Amino acid sequence: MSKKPVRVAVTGAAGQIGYALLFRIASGEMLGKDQPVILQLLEIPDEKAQKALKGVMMELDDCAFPLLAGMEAHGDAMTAFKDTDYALLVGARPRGPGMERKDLLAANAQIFTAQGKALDKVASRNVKVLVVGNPANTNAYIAMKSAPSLPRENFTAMLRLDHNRAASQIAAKTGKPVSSIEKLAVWGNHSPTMYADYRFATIDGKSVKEMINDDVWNKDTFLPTVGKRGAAIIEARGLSSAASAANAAIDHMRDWALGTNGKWVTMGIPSNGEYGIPKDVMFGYPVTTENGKYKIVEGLPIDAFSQERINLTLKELQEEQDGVKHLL
Ligand SMILES: NC(=O)C1=CN([C@@H]2O[C@H](COP(=O)(O)OP(=O)(O)OC[C@H]3O[C@@H](n4cnc5c(N)ncnc54)[C@H](O)[C@@H]3O)[C@@H](O)[C@H]2O)C=CC1
Ligand SMILES: O=C([O-])CC(=O)C(=O)O
Repeated sequence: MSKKPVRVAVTGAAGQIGYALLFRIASGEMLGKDQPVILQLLEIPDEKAQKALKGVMMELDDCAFPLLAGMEAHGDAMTAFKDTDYALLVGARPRGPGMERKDLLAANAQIFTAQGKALDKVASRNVKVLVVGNPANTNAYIAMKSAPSLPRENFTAMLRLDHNRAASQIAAKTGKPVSSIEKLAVWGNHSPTMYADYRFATIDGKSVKEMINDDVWNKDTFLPTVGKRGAAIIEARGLSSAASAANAAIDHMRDWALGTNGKWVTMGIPSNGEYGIPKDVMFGYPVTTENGKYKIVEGLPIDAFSQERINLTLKELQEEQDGVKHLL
């Protein structure tokens, strides 16, 4: 018997990430090739944006996706999020050259207050929320705090692009396939302070740290390359990453919904105090997922270098949080 369709809300649906994301959701890459979806698409209530959204929907129609069970265009979060089971909050201003993601806080923060409130009122009580719009961790924190009647753990931020970038750099360095890398973690903020940590990573059961055996490469090449990859893409493309961001969003939601079979992935999630991170800070952690729930990988030893990096990214997140206090 075919499955009942689920509702997937996507904001910023006519933007560049939206364009790389919607077709993959509709083709079943996010929730499975047997899961029909109804897309509830939100754009700003502006003639040009709504017209562009209509164009994207025409193209979705033209794909004749068997799993696309319905599609709606919205200009208001209160209707776009009605009964939604999944919400991908992408719509926000992207950064340009020379900006840090936290420079977007003032421009984007109120979007997430309003959208958090709307989710609180009208979304499914089990809604799974992924915040992509930058600064992603703090925007997810704002949305969570603006939705007091929804469980905190329903709100997540996207660190998966950092995780995938780290995996790809390690694959290149070791000459091994990216799919063979296990137990990679990215701690903290989606910003250059994030700490991509391969101390526990393995390839075919062997320690990646021992295979690489180069702390200078870790500190001076690997971490800056992963941390500044977003800026490098902006510099090269003139626009911020879109297809790789959409791909990471698909990976994040798919793994959350369908499980990782014990494999570690990175998600930005509200802390419950794990690894000394204060409660509610939206922090990148290594997790495994099962039955639609994530679980932090606990008990990992944190050495002095790692603690220093974790403290740095935590400090930045707390400063961002302080900067939006007045909105909450
Ligand atoms: N977390 C991550 O790893 C990544 C995050 N991003 C962030 O994702 C966001 C979107 O990036 P792009 O798609 O490239 O930008 P874009 O400018 O191409 O598209 C954004 C779209 O959002 C719409 N929008 C703005 N405010 C909205 C609102 N309140 N409700 C609904 N829609 C709204 C705009 O009209 C526009 O169509 C940016 O903040 C960017 O920095 C980008 C790459 C990676
Ligand atoms: O760097 C940006 O502004 C876009 C982004 O978040 C990324 O590519 O990681």
